[in-house]
Amino acid sequence: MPVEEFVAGWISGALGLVLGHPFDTVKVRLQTQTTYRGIADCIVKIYRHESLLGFFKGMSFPIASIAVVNSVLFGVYSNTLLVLTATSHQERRAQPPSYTHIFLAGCTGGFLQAYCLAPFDLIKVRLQNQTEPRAQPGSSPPRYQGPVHCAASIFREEGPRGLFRGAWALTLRDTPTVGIYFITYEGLCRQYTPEGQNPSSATVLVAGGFAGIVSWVAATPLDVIKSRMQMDGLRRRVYQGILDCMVSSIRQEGLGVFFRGVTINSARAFPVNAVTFLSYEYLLRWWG
Ligand SMILES: CN(C)C(=N)NCCC[C@H](N)C(=O)O
Repeated sequence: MPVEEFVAGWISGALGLVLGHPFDTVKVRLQTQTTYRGIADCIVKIYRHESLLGFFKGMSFPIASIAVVNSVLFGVYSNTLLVLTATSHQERRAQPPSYTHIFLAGCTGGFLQAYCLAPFDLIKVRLQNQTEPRAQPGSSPPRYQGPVHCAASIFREEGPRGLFRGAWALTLRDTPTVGIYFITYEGLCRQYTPEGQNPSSATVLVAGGFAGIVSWVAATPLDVIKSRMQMDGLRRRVYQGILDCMVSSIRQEGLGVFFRGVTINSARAFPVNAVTFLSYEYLLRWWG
C-alpha cells in the first residue's frame, strides 16, 4: 500500500487546520449557543471577553489529531482508487478515473475518517464551547482544563461510549459529502487543465477552495445536528437520537436551523481546502 498519500495528507491537514481554526470556533459557537446575534457579534464578543486566544481554543489537540484524520482521508481515498482503477496517483492524470470511482473512493475515505475523527471532534467542540476567559486567580476554573482533562472527564462522567457521542451524525455528514468534495475538486481541475497535464497552482487553489465550499454547504445540516448531539449529555440528556434532535431543533428554531453557520463554514472552507489540496498535490509531485 503506497504511504506517501498518508504523509502528504497529514502535512496538508495540519496546514489547513491552523488557517481555519478561528473560523471553526465562531461556527461552533453560532451553531450551539443562542447568545450571539451573528458572525460579527460573535467575533467581537470572543475577542472582548476571551482575547485573540479565544479563537484558538481547542486547537492544540486537533493539530495533531486532525492531521492524522486527514492522512486517513487522503490515504484511504487514493488507495481505494488504486483498488478500483489500478492506477497510482502519478498515473491518474494520463488515465483519469471515472466520477463514479472518485465518488465511491471519496465516500470510503469519508466513512473511515469519521470514526477516527469522532472523539477528537467531540473534544474540540466541547473546548470551543467554553466561554470562560483564561483562568485568573480567584475565578472559577473552566469545566475542562485542556484536551486530556476533557477526554478523561467525558470518559469518567459519560462512559467510554460518551467519547463517541455524535459519531453517527458525523458519519452521515462525512460519507456522502467527502464523495462530493473529491468530485468537485477533480471536476474543476479537469475543466481548467489541458488533457494529460498536471493542474496549475492557481487551478489547484481554486478547485480545492470550491470543493471545500460545496461539500461544507452540503454538510452543514448534519454538522449542526452533530454539534448539538456532541454538546448533549454535558449536563442532562435532551435528545433521544439524531431524528429527535432534528425534529426538536426544527420545532424550536424553524428550518433555518439547518443552515446555522453556513456562511462562516464556507468562509473557512475556501482557504483551508485551497491550502490542503495545494500542499497535498505538491508534496506528491515532489516525492513522485
Ligand atoms: C464536508 N466535509 C466533511 C469535508 N469536505 N471533509 C473533507 C476534509 C475537509 C477539511 N479537512 C476541512 O476541514 O474543511
